[in-house]
Amino acid sequence: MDDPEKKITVLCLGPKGSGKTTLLKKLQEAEGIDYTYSPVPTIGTNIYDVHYLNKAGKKQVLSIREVGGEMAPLWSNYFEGVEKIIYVVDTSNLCQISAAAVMLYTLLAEPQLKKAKFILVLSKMDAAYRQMRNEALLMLQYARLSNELQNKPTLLEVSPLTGEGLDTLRTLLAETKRFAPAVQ
Ligand SMILES: Nc1nc2c(ncn2[C@@H]2O[C@H](COP(=O)(O)OP(=O)(O)OP(=O)(O)O)[C@@H](O)[C@H]2O)c(=O)[nH]1
Ligand SMILES: [Mg+2]
Repeated sequence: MDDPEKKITVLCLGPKGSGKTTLLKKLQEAEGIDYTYSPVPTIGTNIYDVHYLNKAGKKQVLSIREVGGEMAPLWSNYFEGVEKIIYVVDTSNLCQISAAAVMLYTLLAEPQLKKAKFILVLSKMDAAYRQMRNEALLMLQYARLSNELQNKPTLLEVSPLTGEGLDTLRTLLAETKRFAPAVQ
């Protein structure tokens, strides 16, 4: 459930249908994410609690807020105190990528997010889409972003369906400074 009082420092953003809910559910280790899984578009926001072990081997929980692509005009309402942005782009949807790029540039230029770390996730990296990777990066002008930005996004290729990239994403998220209290 979405609790407005809860301090969430990680946001998951990206265009409609780019795969945010599927990715976060898989990170949450929900059962039943397979090729038959078909989530509904997120209306508003959802919070996902992701568990992991910290360096001392203690169980920690990190809350991540997904704001649906449909809500893009309202994303800025959630920027306060945010330390990390997981920005999800659907590699299989080249038609959507230019729009996704413009939304990403707007976020990167946002003063409230100056100190935020960006993780640029190329989603749906299942075999059929993998060949689009380079075109996707070209359309996102990733090389230019990497050269010109101080807070350049960390690039990550994931597929919730095959599990690719999930451990790396978990590690990147575990580096977040402000954690929710440890759970037993
Ligand atoms: N092949 C494949 N399809 C995926 C993958 N991840 C998500 N999908 C499909 O993409 C569609 C949209 O996924 P969602 O996770 O709902 O996308 P979203 O980014 O949460 O969308 P909004 O909530 O509308 O912003 C669904 O039909 C998913 O099954 C993936 O890794 N591989
Ligand atoms: Mg969603």
